[in-house]
Amino acid sequence: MPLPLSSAVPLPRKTLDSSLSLALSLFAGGGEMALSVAKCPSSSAAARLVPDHSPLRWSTLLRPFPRTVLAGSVAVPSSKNWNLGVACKQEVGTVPVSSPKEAPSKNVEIGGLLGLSSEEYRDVIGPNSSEREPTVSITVVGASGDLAKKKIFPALFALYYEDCLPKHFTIFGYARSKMTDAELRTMVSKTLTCRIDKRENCNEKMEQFLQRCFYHSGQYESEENFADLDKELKEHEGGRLSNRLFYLSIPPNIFIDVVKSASKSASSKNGWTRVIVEKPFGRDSESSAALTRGLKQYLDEDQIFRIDHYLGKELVENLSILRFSNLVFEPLWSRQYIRNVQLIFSEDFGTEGRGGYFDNYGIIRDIMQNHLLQILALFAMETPVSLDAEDIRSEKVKVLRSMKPLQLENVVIGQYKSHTKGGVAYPGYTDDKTVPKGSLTPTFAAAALFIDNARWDGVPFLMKAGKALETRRTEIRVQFRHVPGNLYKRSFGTDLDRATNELVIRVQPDEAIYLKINNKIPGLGMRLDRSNLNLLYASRYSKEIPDAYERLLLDAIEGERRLFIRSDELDAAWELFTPLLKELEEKKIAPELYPYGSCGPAGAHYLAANYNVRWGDTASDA
Ligand SMILES: NC(=O)C1=CN([C@@H]2O[C@H](COP(=O)(O)OP(=O)(O)OC[C@H]3O[C@@H](n4cnc5c(N)ncnc54)[C@H](OP(=O)(O)O)[C@@H]3O)[C@@H](O)[C@H]2O)C=CC1
Ligand SMILES: O=C1O[C@H](COP(=O)(O)O)[C@@H](O)[C@H](O)[C@H]1O
Repeated sequence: MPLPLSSAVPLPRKTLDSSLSLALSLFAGGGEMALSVAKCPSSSAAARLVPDHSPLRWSTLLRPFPRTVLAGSVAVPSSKNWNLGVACKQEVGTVPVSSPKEAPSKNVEIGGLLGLSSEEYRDVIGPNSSEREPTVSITVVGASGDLAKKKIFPALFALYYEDCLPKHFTIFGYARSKMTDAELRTMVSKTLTCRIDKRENCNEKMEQFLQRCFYHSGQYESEENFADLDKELKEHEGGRLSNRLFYLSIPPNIFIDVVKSASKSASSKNGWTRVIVEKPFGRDSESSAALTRGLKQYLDEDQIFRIDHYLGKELVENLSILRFSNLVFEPLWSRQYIRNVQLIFSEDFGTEGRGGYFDNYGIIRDIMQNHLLQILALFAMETPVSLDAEDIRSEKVKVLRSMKPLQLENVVIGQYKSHTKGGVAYPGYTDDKTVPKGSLTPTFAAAALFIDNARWDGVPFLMKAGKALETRRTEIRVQFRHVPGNLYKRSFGTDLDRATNELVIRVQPDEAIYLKINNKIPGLGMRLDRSNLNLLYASRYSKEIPDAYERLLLDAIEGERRLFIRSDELDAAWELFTPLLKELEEKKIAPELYPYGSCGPAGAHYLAANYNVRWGDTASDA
């Protein structure tokens, strides 16, 4: 009988191994179990869980979610849905066991580790468990590309550096380009940084990491080439239990080819196989549904990890914590107190180098339909039943399905034009040789969206996203209503907007959460001032914030799906934007031109003004 969570018993380190067997046998009936003892001195995973962790502290993690850490203790979950969880620095082998919710993967042999009987669980964790220590092989498909170099390899290195990768892991780059292992290592080494500076042995760690990186050249549609990769993976896995993660860092038109070849020729025969799919997931409802159908020919939904890296950003992750763990916010989180919500993304550079890709998508598909809409869904969802991935994703889907259709009159589009500033000439969007002359693709868009439910009825959710703007920033701004019968309104003159509270969640750069409040200026008079209650991360926390890709890669390795997009979420997101995108294209709506480095088209201000709103980021005290 499962004991309640509160029955966690502190245990000395030496007893942990036997406790693992005990805990596992208690759970033989269910729950995806991945068990390990963690010592992840500075890992992002542990840091998320154990605020006061120390290098010498041993922790046993419990999840599926939350990643509860009971340092130096073994806790027995109160529900079969709880897992004994994965951790950084696997001192004891991780034993993944299938969950009743997670159907055996198509490519996993029956009788493989996924789907074992309870007797078999015990066999796995028996005295010779170290022989069954699993391996994780991570194949970066498209390893020669921009994203792989810029984000994926550096994130993998950071995880390695932080002792968050399992003991037995191998990284393979796969692409058509011809490269030796040494050449891959040289390429990768150029983009690795010791993110966590002021630490020693970074170069040593880098060298160790690079020795675990290999390269296999092959065609994307070739089952034979993937079979060769499979052989190489097996050599590295050395007969251990094999878990395989494929990261599709390639253009979307070859996703299905790769999934087909990889699933047929290189999927794990006795462990899990998971595939991280990069955006774009189609360009409208039809193409997205076709992509999903294509992927599902070869994979189960729970093997597909659709990445939206904004969900891996620290402050986006913190959104739910801010709201659901602070009594002061949740009661205010509705139309009753909130006047409007703004979701703002701006970049101070253009599409240079990615014009070919971008022109086929535009800013609405590139940023709004995914990153900003995901943030909106997280912001507006009802309290989920639990922190389990499915409970959270189900709440997000409800928000997306409750959204009113997007009207053309509630949308403004723009495109940047060349501009000379300080003697420097900045190119216009269509100056890029990879962009067709006369392209109408928007590089800027602003939209007013509405959620047709009891909580948010009538509250405008204003989105704004643009490239080649004045600043680089992403933020969520919550503007509250006026104080009824405000006693102090005279102190603010006619500009009552100055008297309203605003909560700003600055996702990047300079991560911060601040609340604009009214305050008396100290002194004998009665003068009011607007001031910020400011949680600036750099001042409050000494720890570096991990890159979103680190968090998401770690989650995919751990099988945590909470921050990945489920297919019904994706369908709902496309359902909202597809009619608008079609209308813009069919009517050939011309974008309003704005100078490179400006604050975007004036139309965005008129749009906000239609709802009696001012964009918070343009205020003098932004
Ligand atoms: N770069 C970024 O900042 C971001 C990228 N993404 C997405 O991530 C994925 C990868 O992006 P990125 O690295 O920029 O892409 P790249 O264009 O750099 O492509 C990655 C690799 O795929 C292969 N490739 C490129 N074009 C083709 C083609 N037409 N047919 C077959 N293979 C091709 C190339 O490898 P080889 O020739 O060696 O086989 C290339 O190195 C894409 O889906 C992109 O949309 C998402 C967010 C941000
Ligand atoms: O997905 C994308 O995101 C980047 C911005 O990501 P960030 O983490 O640097 O803010 C954007 O530049 C790119 O166009 C888009 O495809």
